[in-house]
Amino acid sequence: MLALTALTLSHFRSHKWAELTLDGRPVAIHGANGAGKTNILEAVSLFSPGRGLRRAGAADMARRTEALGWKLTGQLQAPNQIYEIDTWSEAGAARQVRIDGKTASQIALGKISRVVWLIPAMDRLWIEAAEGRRRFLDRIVLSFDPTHAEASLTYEKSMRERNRLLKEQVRDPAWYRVLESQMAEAGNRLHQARVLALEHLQGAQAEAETAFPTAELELIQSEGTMPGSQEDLCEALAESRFRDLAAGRTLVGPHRSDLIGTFAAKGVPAKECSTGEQKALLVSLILANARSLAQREGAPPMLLLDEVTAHLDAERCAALYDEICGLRAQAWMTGTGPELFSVLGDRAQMLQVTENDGLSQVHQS
Ligand SMILES: Nc1ncnc2c1ncn2[C@@H]1O[C@H](COP(=O)(O)OP(=O)(O)OP(=O)(O)O)[C@@H](O)[C@H]1O
Repeated sequence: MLALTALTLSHFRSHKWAELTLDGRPVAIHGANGAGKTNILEAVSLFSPGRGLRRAGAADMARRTEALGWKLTGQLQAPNQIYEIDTWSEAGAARQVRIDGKTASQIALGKISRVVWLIPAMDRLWIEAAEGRRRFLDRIVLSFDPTHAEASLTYEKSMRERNRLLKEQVRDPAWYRVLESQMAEAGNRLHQARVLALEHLQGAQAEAETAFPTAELELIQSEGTMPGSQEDLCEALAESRFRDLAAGRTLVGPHRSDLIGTFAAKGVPAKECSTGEQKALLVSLILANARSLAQREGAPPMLLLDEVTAHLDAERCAALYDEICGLRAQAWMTGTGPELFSVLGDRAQMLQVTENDGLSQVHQS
């Protein structure tokens, strides 16, 4: 099992102080619009590397009226161990992590705690820009391989530097060689990790009996090509220099990849499917991710499913709940009313969130 068994939010968004005791079952959170439900999911998302599910800056997460900083404390039940985790930000500074009382990196956090999410902003994921699909895939990759964050950071840092040279119209190849070889090394690792994650997802989808449609997945570059090795990428970068100088930015590399999804049974591209079908394809991938991790790591990731029932029909909602419970995944789900979760019965832990004068309160039942 991978689950938070205790969670405390202090001065985090609309929650001045909230203390939750959890028993490992899925968590169904209900409350009116603006009550503070997604804020709880965002807090849980920070028990993994990165900026959390809203991709917000640390300063924005502090309770507005006080703005002194925020702190989250969690007890994480992992397959073989229990961890005490603190993460916080003081006066807008970068967020810190402590595991069992010792300062830790976000990558170390990713090695013990895996979190994957689906939020309403992703409902149009198949239709909108490729960046969202890359981010979705990278979050899944991160759950399989926490060191992906490091490759991603190295790649972006070198690319920023290269883009600066391009903008300044620096033409001497000597300035580019080291940066391009760094980009090729990290970029190839990034690409290979994505390819591997897709294989895991496809495998987990093929093996499972599920009410969710299978998504056929393909990773392509914006121009339909993808260098197959570090050397290929290095060469492609060197070859692209002339064009990149004209564009003032790097035009080849994994930062331009795209994830193409197809509704396998119908042979229809995901972007041409109905809204509910598009959502079902995303849920299918999240479940495949959970199944695959459960097999290889002994536990599925924690799943954050914000307003997950939106666009799903009653049959698919029931099937989703059954799969989550079958996997023994700690899924954190939100909805405006308790009736959305009634078919779960006592298979889930119910929380109600209320809001009064900008202050959220959590009630456990
Ligand atoms: N830094 C902050 N300080 C105080 N309040 C904040 C902060 N950031 C966001 N909020 C407020 O938190 C409230 C709850 O937001 P949240 O997104 O959790 O609501 P929700 O319960 O998920 O609502 P909905 O059902 O509409 O999605 C919002 O009114 C928002 O303005």
